[in-house]
Amino acid sequence: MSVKGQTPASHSLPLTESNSQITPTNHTDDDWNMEGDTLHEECGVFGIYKTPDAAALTALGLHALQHRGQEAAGIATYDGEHFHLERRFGLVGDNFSNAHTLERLPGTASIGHNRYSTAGGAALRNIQPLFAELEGGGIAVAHNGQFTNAMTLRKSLIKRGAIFQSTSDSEVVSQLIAKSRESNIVDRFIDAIRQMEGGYALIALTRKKLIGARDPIGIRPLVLGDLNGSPVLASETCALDMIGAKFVRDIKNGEVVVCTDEGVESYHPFPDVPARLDIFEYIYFSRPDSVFDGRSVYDVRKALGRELAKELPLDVDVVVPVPDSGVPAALGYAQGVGIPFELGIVRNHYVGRTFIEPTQQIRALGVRLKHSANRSQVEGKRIVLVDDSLVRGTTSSKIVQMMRDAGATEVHMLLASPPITHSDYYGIDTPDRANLLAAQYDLEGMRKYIGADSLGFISLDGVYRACGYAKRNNKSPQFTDHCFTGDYPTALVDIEGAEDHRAGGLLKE
Ligand SMILES: O=P(O)(O)OC[C@H]1O[C@H](OP(=O)(O)OP(=O)(O)O)[C@H](O)[C@@H]1O
Ligand SMILES: NC(=O)CC[C@H](N)C(=O)O
Ligand SMILES: [Mg+2]
Repeated sequence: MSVKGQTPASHSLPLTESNSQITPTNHTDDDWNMEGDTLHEECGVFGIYKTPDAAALTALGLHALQHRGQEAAGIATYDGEHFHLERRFGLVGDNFSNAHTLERLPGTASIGHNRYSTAGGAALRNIQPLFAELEGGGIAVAHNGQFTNAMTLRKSLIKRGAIFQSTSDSEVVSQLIAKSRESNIVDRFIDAIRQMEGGYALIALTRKKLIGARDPIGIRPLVLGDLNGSPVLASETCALDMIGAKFVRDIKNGEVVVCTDEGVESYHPFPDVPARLDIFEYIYFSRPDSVFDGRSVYDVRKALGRELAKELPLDVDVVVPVPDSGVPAALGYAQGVGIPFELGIVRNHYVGRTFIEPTQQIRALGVRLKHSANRSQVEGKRIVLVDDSLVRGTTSSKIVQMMRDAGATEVHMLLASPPITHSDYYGIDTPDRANLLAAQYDLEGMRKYIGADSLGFISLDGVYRACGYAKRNNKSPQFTDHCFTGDYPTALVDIEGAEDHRAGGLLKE
């Protein structure tokens, strides 16, 4: 068994990182991010089993999941004899839309990945899918999420002679599968994920199987679809819609599904505990047309706006959304308070994510490159800006000033999520706690920082109400909401030794 079609660039991997540990990706050091270090995407995964044009369908699925990670993308296929692997920096459309690349990915089974690195850096060798040759044949693995004990396991595997090809936390899975003493690939896979802590949606491709798995409490999402009898796995339902596949069901928390020529089998290797999807999938990350657990992301976002309207109705002239992700909440708010909704900010969609080595002068332009005031809608008016979340306060402070410069007489700011006081360790790239505005200031301090006339956040129970619950069940929360509460649902093994996160202390990162 061999892997064909490694990208030419992969022969010159930058072998500059430490091989002994996985460091959290520091995007502000590697590349300057124009939008500031806000919340960032968190990877998308896609897989399809036994269909013509598997790679092209995977490219389309990844294109639909592009919002989950724009740093890099990759596709692995199996053609009955060989695995093929193409991995590239950049967008799916720029790299996987041409016939030449797709011809290098023959086969009827395929998996793919959109990456926004959270661990191990933005190096070429960390782009997924990751491929490994095992005793029983090759395996390609794609991972959305982050393992909170990857560094600990990696160190012990290296001590025992394992040779890692990447510095990604995700590689630990294939290393553990390789080391497992179980006899078949499914048992080996299950043996491996039983040793992992953290959040994950995993998709793996072997010679005869497409395997999907969700972490024990379902922090990261994964759905099952069907395209003319071929099973499809994807991070979000929007990827199924993209290729015309039927939605079958959400993969359950802690479930492993195995797609073979015989059909789809389901395994439940973990204790049966209630699911806790990351509430941020609804608030910000997922595409509004996606649906999880029967709830449309768009509907939840609008409901968040309506809850906000009940909790904090303001007497203003216009409700202005902060595009893109703040739009549905602003619409819900406007409908809730009965005040006109106007697009007082226009977003430029052609702004690249990052600039390489920008000058300080360009850096200072910041958000203005992305957002512009629509003066005719704000001049002489009392406005309320509605956004989904406030992280560092970069976006809010610039937009508040932009609205004043455009002639708004009052500028209020409302957020459709509670203050973010804690970092994420499950696949979302959040700034260090020291850079989270709400971890540094109280409400009045934050208001002053962003320069608004007033500032308000939806309550935590308001978020749960928007999702159809009476309130948060504090004994068994319906979602993981650790960014707002510090209630991390798994052990944070790699950062033990830092202050206890459950006490809400400042973590050393
Ligand atoms: O407080 P900050 O650090 O500025 O971060 C908060 C902003 O970041 C996100 O938007 P982003 O611009 O990343 O993406 P979007 O265009 O999808 O809303 C979020 O929707 C807020 O607008
Ligand atoms: N954002 C993610 O889900 C990233 C997956 C994995 N931790 C990586 O850094 O590649
Ligand atoms: Mg935004």
